[in-house]
Amino acid sequence: MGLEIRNLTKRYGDTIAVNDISVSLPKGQVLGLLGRNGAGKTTTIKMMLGLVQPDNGEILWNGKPFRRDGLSIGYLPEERGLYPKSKIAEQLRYFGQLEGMNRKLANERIEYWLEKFEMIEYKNKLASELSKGNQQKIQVIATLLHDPEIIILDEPFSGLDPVNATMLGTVIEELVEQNKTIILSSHRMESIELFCENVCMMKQGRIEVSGKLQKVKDDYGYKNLRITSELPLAPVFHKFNMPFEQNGTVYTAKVHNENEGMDIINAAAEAGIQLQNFSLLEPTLHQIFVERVG
Ligand SMILES: Nc1ncnc2c1ncn2[C@@H]1O[C@H](COP(=O)(O)OP(=O)(O)OP(=O)(O)O)[C@@H](O)[C@H]1O
Repeated sequence: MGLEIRNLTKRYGDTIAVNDISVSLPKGQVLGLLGRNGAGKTTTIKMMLGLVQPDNGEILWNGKPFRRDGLSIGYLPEERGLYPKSKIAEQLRYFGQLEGMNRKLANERIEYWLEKFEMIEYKNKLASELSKGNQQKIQVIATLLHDPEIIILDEPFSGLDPVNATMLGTVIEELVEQNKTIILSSHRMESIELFCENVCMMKQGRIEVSGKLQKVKDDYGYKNLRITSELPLAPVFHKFNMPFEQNGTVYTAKVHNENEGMDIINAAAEAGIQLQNFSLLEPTLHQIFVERVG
């Protein structure tokens, strides 16, 4: 049970923004939606929210049509959507009431979230008086205020400094622990790696890679061999015709498996090169992204 996107397609004139994509996301899990600018992520999200009508395909939640009015959804759009001349608490209360919250509950939740995001002193300020990052935090609060079951976050870290990004990261972690179903669209690969059990990489409207993050990494076919050596290692890599990168005393190369890595280590030992350390690391999502959709 959960989200099921089937053969979804959207055209704008000659542009196929979303081209026959199918994705499923079990309830209570997190999906990282990735892709370069213009890949079709926002269009996909907008079709889920009923803001854009698909030309083809369907979106289901627990086997029934995914309808915004019948479900509790929190949506953080990429673009800002606050009323510049309205006080923060007032507009948050308004957003909460739109989602069916009574005034008392809305006030309690507003206090809770403003405290959590260290924003309580901005309660009676106008949105236009807030910095870009602080406006973003208010929008995140507006998204989460009614405790939605499904949360869609389009570039949530946009405009946040590292401290605020960490603060939001902690909140997302808590939402994951609460088994919320989350779609996180972001260009920040490290955030996707941190929070998302499932990933979907889009390229020109199509799905290029999708599935469990761990499986995507396992299927990539390479691991990263990282060696620290005071002595030059280039001759060893050359012996195996293996491309490598050198950054000071740190050498990295892509190997297919552990044995291939050990061949390099053994060859270095045979050449009398004492290594400071070596490790075999999983590919990063960034690496997979650059190769597959970059
Ligand atoms: N309303 C529209 N009218 C015409 N073309 C559109 C419209 N909305 C999106 N497109 C086009 O559809 C394609 C997908 O756009 P979309 O905004 O979904 O990409 P995205 O992956 O969200 O990109 P970004 O990372 O830049 O937000 C792009 O080629 C875009 O120009």
